[in-house]
Amino acid sequence: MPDPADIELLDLTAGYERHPAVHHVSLRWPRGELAAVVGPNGAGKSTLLKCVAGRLRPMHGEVRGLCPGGVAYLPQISEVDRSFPVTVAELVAMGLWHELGLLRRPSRAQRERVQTAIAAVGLQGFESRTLDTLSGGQFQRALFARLMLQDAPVVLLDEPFTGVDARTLEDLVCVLRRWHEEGRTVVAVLHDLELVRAVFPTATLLARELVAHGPTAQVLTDAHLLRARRLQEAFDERAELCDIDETATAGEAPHGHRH
Ligand SMILES: Nc1ncnc2c1ncn2[C@@H]1O[C@H](COP(=O)(O)OP(=O)(O)OP(=O)(O)O)[C@@H](O)[C@H]1O
Repeated sequence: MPDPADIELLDLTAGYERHPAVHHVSLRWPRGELAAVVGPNGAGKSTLLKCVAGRLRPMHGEVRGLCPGGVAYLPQISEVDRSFPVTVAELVAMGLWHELGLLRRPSRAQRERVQTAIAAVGLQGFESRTLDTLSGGQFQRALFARLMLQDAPVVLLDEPFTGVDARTLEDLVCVLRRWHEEGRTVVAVLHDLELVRAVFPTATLLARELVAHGPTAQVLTDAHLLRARRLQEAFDERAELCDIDETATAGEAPHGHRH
């Protein structure tokens, strides 16, 4: 695995068609960071993560510090097609595509790595099961095993613990901590603030714009969470791409979406 670089977002605005979902976000995740992204529903968390993952082109601004193939990305579970007719072992082996390409078959050593990853997420015995026969938690474990094999310096996770029970949560948090110990940069979108406080040293609070970013205890304050809720409620869903005059608004308190 190559060393990760710091990830920098510079005045990033992203959205769909001409509608910004998240705007003018500037922040830095130092390499090796274990960071959570939190905020109300519709705050733009997934949109921001998709931009960092290179799945969505920014409308404005840029993401720095990522190299092609250097990111392992787990989308929200609802976006993953489970009817795909493959077994657990085949799904996990897809994490090797950057080593194998589309046509080469895995070597014995690579098959052993697949087996090790399956064991690490507690899915021994499930290798030959097809995805449509797995429970939600088992499927999420399999997706984590696939991410392990990608061996990427940056791991981006969108709500990775949705619908998993306490035992699975514990196991998957262990995987995440291991990635952190190995020096990877891990950024996860999460809703469970208690979990964020317990596991993530750094947090980013979004509500269509950046509300706070830094050490988790300083970000997840009542005042910041209230401000995030108010900003989210004030946001105009139908707004077109904005054109903030930074000098005119410098020093102003944020007040929703400006046009
Ligand atoms: N593919 C899309 N096309 C059009 N609009 C979209 C698309 N995906 C998201 N949006 C809109 O962008 C905004 C931000 O959505 P996003 O999914 O980034 O929020 P989120 O913070 O991840 O929300 P949640 O916590 O509910 O998952 C929402 O208003 C949403 O309706």
